[in-house]
Amino acid sequence: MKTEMAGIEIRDLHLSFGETRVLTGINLSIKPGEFFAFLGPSGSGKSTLLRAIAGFGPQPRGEILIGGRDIATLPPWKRDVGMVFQSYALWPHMSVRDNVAFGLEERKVPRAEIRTRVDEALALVGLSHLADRMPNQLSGGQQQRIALARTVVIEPKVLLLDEPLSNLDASLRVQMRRELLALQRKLGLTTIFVTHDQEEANTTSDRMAVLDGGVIQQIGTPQELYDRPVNLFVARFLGTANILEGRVEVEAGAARFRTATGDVLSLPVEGRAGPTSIVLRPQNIRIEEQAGAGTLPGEVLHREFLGSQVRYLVRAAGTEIVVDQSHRAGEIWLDPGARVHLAANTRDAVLIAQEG
Ligand SMILES: Nc1ncnc2c1ncn2[C@@H]1O[C@H](COP(=O)(O)OP(=O)(O)OP(=O)(O)O)[C@@H](O)[C@H]1O
Repeated sequence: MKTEMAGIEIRDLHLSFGETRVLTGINLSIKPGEFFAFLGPSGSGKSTLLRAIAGFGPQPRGEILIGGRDIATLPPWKRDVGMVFQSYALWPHMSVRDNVAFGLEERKVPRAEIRTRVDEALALVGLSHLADRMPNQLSGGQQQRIALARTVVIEPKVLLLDEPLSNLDASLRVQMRRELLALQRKLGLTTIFVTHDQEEANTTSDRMAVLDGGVIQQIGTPQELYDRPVNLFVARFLGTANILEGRVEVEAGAARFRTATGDVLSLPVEGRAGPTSIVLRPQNIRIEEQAGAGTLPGEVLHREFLGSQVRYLVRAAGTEIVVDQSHRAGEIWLDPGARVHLAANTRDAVLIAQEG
């Protein structure tokens, strides 16, 4: 199967449904061959943005370039994009083979070539042996693979996936996302994957854009977004974040963070003085039995054994803090009610200046 790698550029895109503004000032550059995710909560606009690239929905303002060509005003079938929907949308009255062949027949591809390309696409998703089945004789995972085969067979320049795994059960979802990534790598097809599931985005994508309220909050690799969120929304959306409110104080070149309750954490780098939030991941906090310099006094509220880790909920600095300790065999756990001291690894903390 041929694939042509094409990048995607979106410039200053705005979109409204009537009076309702849904996407604002979207700027995005996706590299040829990249696996890119749109991640965000329900209603954040990720499907609308994907559909705008495919040519569905209201006409947006702004530019959409695929392989350098502005396609924003072209009808969907002239955009060289293939889209897979959450619902698969297979034709129920057609065999697997006919479903996969449909797009090629519509494009008036010669019969012999259709046969070869359908065989190739079915082999690619490992379902050659089911070519003569009807869709209702297939499992959910198999239907999803057929939906993929049907899309890649038309040799699009860009593959658009709208929550393609959300109808599958949890273990199949994990298996299918690996298959999806392997297929994408094999074809080298520029791919956008819409999901509200951060684990799905983290495990598949090279980079992602986090959306909220129709605005891109941050773009980066999963690790960049987790380690260096630019705002509290991204910090909370990716993984568990403990957020303490307070102020950065700088004195004689040394910076420290004073929480709203008056507790003090020393900071390794010079922060900008002023009202600030500090983001601490659960693994960046240690539980100590003794008070030390810059520890926060607290009380264990709750404990969960997660296998490789023990997760504690500790009341400290006027809030509830999640702390993950790696578990070693035979270790003695702390019970709810235990008095403890929290030592924060502020080297890995993120400071987010409060606006206003
Ligand atoms: N046809 C429509 N008419 C009016 N408003 C719409 C229409 N379709 C979507 N919206 C609104 O646009 C916003 C973004 O919707 P969109 O479906 O893109 O969000 P999403 O992030 O993909 O969410 P989900 O994960 O729930 O699909 C929502 O507020 C939604 O109510």
